[in-house]
Amino acid sequence: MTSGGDCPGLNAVIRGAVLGGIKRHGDEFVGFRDGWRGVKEGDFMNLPRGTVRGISKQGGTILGTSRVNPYEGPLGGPEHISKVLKDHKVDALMVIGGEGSLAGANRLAEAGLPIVGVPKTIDNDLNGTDYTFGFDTAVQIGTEAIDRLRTTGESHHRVMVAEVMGRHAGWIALHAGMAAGAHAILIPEVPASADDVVNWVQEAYDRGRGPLVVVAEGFVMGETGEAYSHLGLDEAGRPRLGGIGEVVARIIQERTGIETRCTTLGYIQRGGVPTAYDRVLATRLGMAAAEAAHDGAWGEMVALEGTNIHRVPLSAALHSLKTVPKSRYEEVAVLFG
Ligand SMILES: Nc1ncnc2c1ncn2[C@@H]1O[C@H](COP(=O)(O)OP(=O)(O)O)[C@@H](O)[C@H]1O
Ligand SMILES: O=P(O)(O)OC[C@H]1O[C@](O)(COP(=O)(O)O)[C@@H](O)[C@@H]1O
Ligand SMILES: [Mg+2]
Repeated sequence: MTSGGDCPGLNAVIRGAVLGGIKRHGDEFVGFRDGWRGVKEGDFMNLPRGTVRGISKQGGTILGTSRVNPYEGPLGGPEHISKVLKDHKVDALMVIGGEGSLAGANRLAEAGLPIVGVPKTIDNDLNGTDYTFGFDTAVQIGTEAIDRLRTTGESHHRVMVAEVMGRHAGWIALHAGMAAGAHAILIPEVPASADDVVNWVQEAYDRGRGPLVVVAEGFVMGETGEAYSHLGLDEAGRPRLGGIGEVVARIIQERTGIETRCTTLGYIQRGGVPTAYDRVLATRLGMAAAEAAHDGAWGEMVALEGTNIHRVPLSAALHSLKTVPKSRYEEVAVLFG
């Protein structure tokens, strides 16, 4: 099953697991639809070899995804889910998800269910693994988009603000911003004041540049406060983020008098074909997860360490998020302005 926000590479994981399991062990696979919803309701599709043909280059997930909670409602909880698995003769459940989905997976595994995990998030903020698939694609798309904003910004002598994803962690902003040569990068982990931003912008403008600011959606202006949200709640009850870029752009224009435009990249970052790097990483994780199931490594997830795939307890990904260390921010901040 795939669960949580989609990201490029999910299909490559599915293909890696199915092909690896069939070729090495003659396994049979089914895919639960729409994350925990399909597991709770016993809604699945058969996954013979032909169903995964050519899908590693496809974005999204052929299984669908959701942010449904495995513990909520009359169909939630280990007893019912265990019954669904037994009724359909499922020997192992592979959960491909982020910190939320894997938290559910961990609780179910602790209750005795045969579950292995595959870490997934576009934000690259999961601990226990060096990188998550989908992140490289998001950075690639972000960089290309920001490069394009750059040429129009320079032509009009405008400030361009690019808002990218990143609820708790600024990895996409940091990497895409660095790659595109941003004059300021604003991330959730490091507070920056309006004065800081205005100074960086003015400095670049005074050198004759079209200043470029990259901001992660979870950035908080000033020392305290909540991430900016005006879109209500998502299906899991979290504030939907997005819009801080416009706020930053307005402040820059008001304070500097320089015409400022904002572009929010949004779901463009999450859709479409995965990069070759993400396809390879995802395929390897899928194959390794099938092996983990054969070894009965319940409650563990496959992970990238250096260039190797190995296994760690699911709990390694759950105690805290992998946020951008201050040193990584300070390293690039030297180039701001
Ligand atoms: N501790 C938990 N136990 C059970 N389910 C959880 C837990 N935390 C989150 N979830 C469920 O997992 C879903 C997916 O998590 P979310 O953070 O939305 O995506 P991701 O798996 O990508 O991190 C949440 O919407 C919620 O329903
Ligand atoms: O609008 P959606 O689909 O709920 O997703 C928005 C969120 O999903 C993310 O892309 C990734 O979140 P998860 O990895 O936890 O699913 C965040 O950057 C963003 O805040
Ligand atoms: Mg999450």
